[in-house]
Amino acid sequence: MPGDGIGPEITEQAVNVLKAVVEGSDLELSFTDGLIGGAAFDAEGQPFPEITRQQANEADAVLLGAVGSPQYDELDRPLRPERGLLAIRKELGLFANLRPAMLYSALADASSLKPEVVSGLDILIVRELTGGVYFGQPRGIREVDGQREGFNTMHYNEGEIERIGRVAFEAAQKRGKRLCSVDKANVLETSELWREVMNRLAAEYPDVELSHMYVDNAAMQLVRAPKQFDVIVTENLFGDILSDQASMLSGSIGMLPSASLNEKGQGLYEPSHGSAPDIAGQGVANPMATILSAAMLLRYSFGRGDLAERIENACVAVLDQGLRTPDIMQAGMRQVSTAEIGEAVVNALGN
Ligand SMILES: NC(=O)c1ccc[n+]([C@@H]2O[C@H](COP(=O)([O-])OP(=O)(O)OC[C@H]3O[C@@H](n4cnc5c(N)ncnc54)[C@H](O)[C@@H]3O)[C@@H](O)[C@H]2O)c1
Ligand SMILES: CC(C)[C@H](C(=O)O)[C@@H](O)C(=O)O
Ligand SMILES: [Mg+2]
Repeated sequence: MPGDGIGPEITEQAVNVLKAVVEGSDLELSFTDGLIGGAAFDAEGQPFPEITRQQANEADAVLLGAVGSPQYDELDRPLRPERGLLAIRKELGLFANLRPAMLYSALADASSLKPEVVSGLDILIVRELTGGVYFGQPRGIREVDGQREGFNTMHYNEGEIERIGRVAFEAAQKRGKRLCSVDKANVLETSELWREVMNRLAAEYPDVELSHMYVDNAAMQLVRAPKQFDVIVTENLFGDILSDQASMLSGSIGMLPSASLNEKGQGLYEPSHGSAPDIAGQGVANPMATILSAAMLLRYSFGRGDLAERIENACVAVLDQGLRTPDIMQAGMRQVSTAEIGEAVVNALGN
């Protein structure tokens, strides 16, 4: 589902890479194109039409570009592209959003932070994706005392917290065994419960060291000393903000992939960034985040870590060759287009 803005440009490259890595392997994938976001609104009058809902439910995995464009910003909220994205996440029950922020050594100087602060960075943000203030009812704009007032509601029940907590503890077990739960327990009841449930779960994962941090401090620590983190688990809105912040540690938001998983093993894979209307159609968008999302698709939806690694290694090789889109351009490197990065990754797969 390419979506809007740079979506079609970057998904085209990721699909080419997927097809190339699958070709010659024992995995067979069949592809279907789907409409979502503004593209779906234009064609069907809805950002998440019924046909797309069916396609999503039938698929093992969805690869998505991005949604949104200023031309849709004046539509009624239920018709906006972003609602299409929220709807597919909710429809498939994709509660676990994994956003790994890695700094590839070739990009050590591309980060806006000093190389010694970020070199070797490898953190995983586990963001709760189907709850919190994004979905809470009641919500709306109403009139109170002669003024309009906007209101949203944040809820989390124990079950929602526990299932995302388990995903995070299990991820930490497979990595550096350190989990930092980020909340605002000094102010919010949802966070108070969140912290309580995380502490309760910790007893079941004695090999994982659990810590807690307030979200404002976490935002500061991510910039001050990001390597102190291994896995971060947090609620929907905090995770949205912290993952964009973490993306800059890896050089560019164009480098940060994501996987959104449900309890049945279905997944949606998309870059963490948006549709970048400011650069859409120019062939300059960085497709790496989407290509790396395709690698996550092979790992999580098809159990093919071997093929995922081939894509990841090919991305590293392309960076080592000095090829760069403008967002990660540095002196002495060669600036190339979105499509040239995609082609270079295909060539580096070593089929
Ligand atoms: N998952 C999604 O589909 C998603 C995520 C975030 C924002 N959005 C939507 O995207 C639209 C634009 O939002 P925004 O501008 O706040 O965020 P954005 O992530 O689209 O862009 C922010 C900045 O990062 C740059 N950028 C993003 N991806 C890039 C890439 N691959 N290569 C190079 N540069 C890249 C953009 O050019 C822009 O300057 C809005 O409609 C928003 O709702 C969608
Ligand atoms: C477009 C928007 C609904 C979305 C979110 O807030 O989840 C985006 O920012 C993201 O990070 O995937
Ligand atoms: Mg976001």
